Amino acid sequence: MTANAGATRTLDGVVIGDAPLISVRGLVNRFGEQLVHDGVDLDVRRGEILGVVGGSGTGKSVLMRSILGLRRPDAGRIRVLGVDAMAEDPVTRRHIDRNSGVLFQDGALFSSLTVGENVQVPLKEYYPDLPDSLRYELALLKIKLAGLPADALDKLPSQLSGGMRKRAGLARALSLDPPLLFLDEPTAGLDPIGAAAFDSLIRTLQQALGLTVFLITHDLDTLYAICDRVAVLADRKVIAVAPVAELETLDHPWVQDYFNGPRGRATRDAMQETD
Ligand SMILES: Nc1ncnc2c1ncn2[C@@H]1O[C@H](COP(=O)(O)OP(=O)(O)OP(=O)(O)O)[C@@H](O)[C@H]1O
Repeated sequence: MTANAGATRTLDGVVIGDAPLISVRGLVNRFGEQLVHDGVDLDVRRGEILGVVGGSGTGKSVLMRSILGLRRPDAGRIRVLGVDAMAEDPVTRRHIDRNSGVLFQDGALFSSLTVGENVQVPLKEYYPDLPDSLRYELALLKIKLAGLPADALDKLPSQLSGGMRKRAGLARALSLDPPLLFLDEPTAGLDPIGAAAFDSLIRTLQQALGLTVFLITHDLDTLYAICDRVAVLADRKVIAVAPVAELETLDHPWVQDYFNGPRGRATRDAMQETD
């Protein structure tokens, strides 16, 4: 790589350079009288898995929706993949949508379509001229990447277990080979073994595909196992962003309860035993 490779790095003709893939400044979100965010600042660096934690209702999902352009914030600036994410013109929207894979909490699969058809939805939208056979092969590849057997392709989401539905949602999120992946509580509802397997799948794919991952979670195991840094939402702001080992020492009541409560201690002890 040349010295100025970062400066000239582009994505679909947009100069990305070495800037964070997501940059949020002064974000404000309110619903009526309820102020959810009051000056949120956050950077997501290229190639990292950034975990986002915070108590229930602190606005993790609203933050993700704002970054994705699904909710217009009341104030602030957001840049995603080199463009102003608050711009509403179709070219900007397409740039972000085309390059962002999203796994929503419930998988958000179309229930009347097979898994294969679900994975093909974004391909049809962005590449309508692709021959059916190629689209089918690409869907099969993504399904295998997500750790599903090939015969899942022809099944309806209702015929899969919760864990397999998550993998199907992940396959769809990866269908366009996005550099940026958003995951909203990916291990929620999975048993501990299924959750650990899903964590390891995310880490493997992130490394193999060079993904940058924005990951909302309540799952302490996930934070310790795969997150490079963790952002804490509290008091309507991001109060800290750091590797999880540094956060444990932060003098904040929610952080102390979360990381140094019984579950936090148990997770840390288990991680140390496996080191
Ligand atoms: N469309 C909406 N209309 C009104 N209030 C909303 C809307 N969306 C979110 N909120 C409120 O914003 C706050 C933050 O919601 P959000 O879903 O982002 O929380 P969260 O941190 O993701 O919570 P959880 O961990 O429980 O999923 C909540 O109080 C929620 O009720």
